[in-house]
Amino acid sequence: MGPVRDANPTARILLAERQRRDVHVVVNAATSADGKLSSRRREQIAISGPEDFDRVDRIRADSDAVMVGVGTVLADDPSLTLDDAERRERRTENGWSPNPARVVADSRARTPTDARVLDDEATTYVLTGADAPDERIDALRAAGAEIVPTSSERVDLDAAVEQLEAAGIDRLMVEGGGELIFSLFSAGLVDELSVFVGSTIIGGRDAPTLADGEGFVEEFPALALEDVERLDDGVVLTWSA
Ligand SMILES: NC(=O)c1ccc[n+]([C@@H]2O[C@H](COP(=O)([O-])OP(=O)(O)OC[C@H]3O[C@@H](n4cnc5c(N)ncnc54)[C@H](O)[C@@H]3O)[C@@H](O)[C@H]2O)c1
Ligand SMILES: Nc1nc(=O)c(N)c(NC[C@H](O)[C@H](O)[C@H](O)COP(=O)(O)O)[nH]1
Repeated sequence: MGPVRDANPTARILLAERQRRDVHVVVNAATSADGKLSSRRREQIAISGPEDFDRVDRIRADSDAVMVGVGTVLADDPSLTLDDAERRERRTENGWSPNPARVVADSRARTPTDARVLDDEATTYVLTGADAPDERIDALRAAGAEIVPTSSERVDLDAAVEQLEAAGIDRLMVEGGGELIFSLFSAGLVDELSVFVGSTIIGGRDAPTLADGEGFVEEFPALALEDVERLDDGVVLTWSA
């Protein structure tokens, strides 16, 4: 335990939470210079470039699963699979699935059945909350999703991560968005944060930021800066949590 953690009681609580889990959680995102993930219209903006997308692909390749919130599925319809065929091959040679599994935090099971995360390229876990309608759950199961139910209104992330761990997921990459990232920090589940900060201003008080949710008000998770790297037209900052 480092000196920053010793000095911060919240961080001590977070650390205690995290030690119960062996899953290593890596959060990765790209923000504008003013900390936004996308525009206020929630439309994807080209914040980074090819070098950063390759870095993202590399982290995906090293992960057992890649997670997003349903807000990101609805806004971006991401595939969350590997672009680089050699990385898929290398995973197969190591006895892994060609693509990491995909995980969607989706309290009310709103993921569209034709979403790209439900194609046949990888196993997809949809984490649901207590109020998810049965017919939506049935529809998602029929579309191939593995449902991971939790018993709170929003997905109970701690309980869900425990179930993912039981399914063999040891290294979990999280690609956003801001609501999910805040909740993961709030639950003390984040081990590492990497952010590409690009050379553009998006602005807008309603544009999603790296960590949205309700926000911390008194005690704040402390991070330790581990690395700074120039990439594309920006910089990648890596912290441990
Ligand atoms: N630049 C980037 O790196 C990047 C990455 C991902 C997403 N984005 C952008 O972020 C936006 C989407 O972010 P967002 O914050 O609206 O959505 P999000 O992806 O964080 O999803 C939030 C939703 O997840 C569900 N959820 C279930 N359990 C939850 C929990 N415990 N805590 C929080 N959410 C929970 C809820 O339905 C909630 O509305 C889009 O505009 C997308 O383009 C950008
Ligand atoms: N690294 C990065 N640079 C950006 O400039 C940008 N806008 C994103 N945004 C993340 C995005 O919101 C998606 O969730 C996934 O990057 C899409 O993933 P796919 O390629 O479809 O698998 N990510």
